[in-house]
Amino acid sequence: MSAITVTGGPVERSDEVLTPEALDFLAELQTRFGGTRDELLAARRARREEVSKTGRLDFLEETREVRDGDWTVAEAPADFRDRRVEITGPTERKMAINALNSGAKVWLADLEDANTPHWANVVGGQVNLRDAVRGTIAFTSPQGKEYSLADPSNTPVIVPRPRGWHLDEEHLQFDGKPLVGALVDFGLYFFHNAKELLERGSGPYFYLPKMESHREARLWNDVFTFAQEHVGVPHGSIRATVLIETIPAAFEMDEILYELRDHAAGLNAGRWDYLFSIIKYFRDAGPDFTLPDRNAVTMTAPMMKAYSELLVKTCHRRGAFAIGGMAAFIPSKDPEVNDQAFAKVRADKEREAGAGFDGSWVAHPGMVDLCKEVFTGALGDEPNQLGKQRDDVAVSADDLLAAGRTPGDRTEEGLRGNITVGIAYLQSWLRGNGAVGIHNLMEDAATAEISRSQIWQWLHNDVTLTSGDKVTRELVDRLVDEEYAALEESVGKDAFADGEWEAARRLFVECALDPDFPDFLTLPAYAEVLRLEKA
Ligand SMILES: CC(=O)SCCNC(=O)CCNC(=O)[C@H](O)C(C)(C)COP(=O)(O)OP(=O)(O)OC[C@H]1O[C@@H](n2cnc3c(N)ncnc32)[C@H](O)[C@@H]1OP(=O)(O)O
Ligand SMILES: O=CC(=O)O
Ligand SMILES: [Mg+2]
Repeated sequence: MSAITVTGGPVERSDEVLTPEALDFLAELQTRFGGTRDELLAARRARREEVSKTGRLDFLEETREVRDGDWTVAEAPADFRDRRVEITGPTERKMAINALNSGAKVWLADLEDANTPHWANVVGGQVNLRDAVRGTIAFTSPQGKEYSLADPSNTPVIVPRPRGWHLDEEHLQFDGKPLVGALVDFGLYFFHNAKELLERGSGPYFYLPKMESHREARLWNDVFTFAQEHVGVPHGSIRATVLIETIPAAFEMDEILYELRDHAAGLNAGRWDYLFSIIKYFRDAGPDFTLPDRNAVTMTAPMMKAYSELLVKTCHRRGAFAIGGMAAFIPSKDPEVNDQAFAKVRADKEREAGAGFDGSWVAHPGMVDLCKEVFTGALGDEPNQLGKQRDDVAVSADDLLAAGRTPGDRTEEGLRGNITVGIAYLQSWLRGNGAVGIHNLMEDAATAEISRSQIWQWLHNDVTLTSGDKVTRELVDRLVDEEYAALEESVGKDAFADGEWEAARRLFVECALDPDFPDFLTLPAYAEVLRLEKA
């Protein structure tokens, strides 16, 4: 019997992943690393407090030697050198098969931004990943459509993304406390698949989200070192691509790669959480950081250009891959909207390929060929652009913090969009679906965070909209009423009554307006999921 208590309900085939040995491994991870995780979360809060007083972030003096030093990360394994197109998506069974059949080089199997950590998703995702690794995954839809792998010997490299450090897994209790969600997602996948993957000529590869410092990267590195030894696979088998998607992490790209150098595969420009992080970090720093409408902030804004080019420069200097981010446009049945979506994604991928990225993300199988074509044009006969050094790039702290130079307006339309998207996304999240198409854009936890934090920022920084209206609590409350009524109208009364709309609205208003800014939307939303489970 394991020392871990499983409090989650029954999930089909859970016995295959929640084995006593796997649970013992999770208990080991929690015992060794849970305390450091708690300390690092406290350090995040302290640093943000400090920044709110100084309004400033800078490159660290104490790690100058690492930035100036001459070192590289471990060479990429043979199956992981060509990453020109990576499809992202939840680990839901049908979507997993579609991703594996998509023709992409990599599947980012998402247990994070695109996933609600419902117990059924946490365990079901691991079951699906286990089958995906073994090439046996198959599915019959309720409509009777059969899904299986078109060519099990030629599928994308699988790269799961565990939860960020901030979320706990309440359904697994140890010593009277929940386990760290990230350790559960990592631990179960690693325990069941590391050896199998290595025998198949691949390896246990991961994306690591939402880190705020190189000390957090050091914790992951310690976890990896222990896990490899415990399970009996060579040191360095794990390869991690770190999302640079928080503003403090942008100042520690070298340091993060250095901490993980035996295990590092690259960095990814996670633009949506990055924007959220800039708003969150500088939410009370006044007009210099008050951004225009969410949809007006593109990758050509000075601060975004600086961040993405610094990422390419840093990666290639260290022999690590630079992977582009997500253009949120998805295919549409309306031909005109569809053409615009493809044109925008093409422009985004062309910018990335031209900047030297080695590949990029797409949100939908329909976009795989486009991304592949654009990057193939830039790569030529090479599998990547590691040889392309960006010595021409010189990025200062001021460049990274140039939020005030972002062109665009603050409009009522933008405010209404934030409200609609935020409420609609949260109601979907509460029901277990963490990725949705809304108004022809992919919405996930990161994009919803921007919506709610932007309202908070506008409200607390006395923003006046182009309409002449000042953003006040009264204005936001009125627009929430109107947008909520419009959502009910478009969804239909009966379907609306069956959803979690009231809870979504309550949560959204709390996260967007409460003076006490919740660090992550998903923290109160997860508490709501637990409450709904018990209801
Ligand atoms: C900020 C970030 O972190 S970005 C990364 C995290 N976000 C994501 O991964 C989002 C990924 N994308 C998605 O989840 C989806 O594309 C959505 C929810 C946006 C839209 O999905 P849908 O509404 O189902 O789109 P659509 O109806 O066009 O799908 C057509 C088919 O493609 C499949 N599909 C769509 N997107 C994906 C995907 N990313 N992976 C696998 N299959 C997919 C659908 O399942 C559907 O399959 P079917 O024909 O067998 O039923
Ligand atoms: O995870 C990616 C992002 O853009 O956020
Ligand atoms: Mg993200």
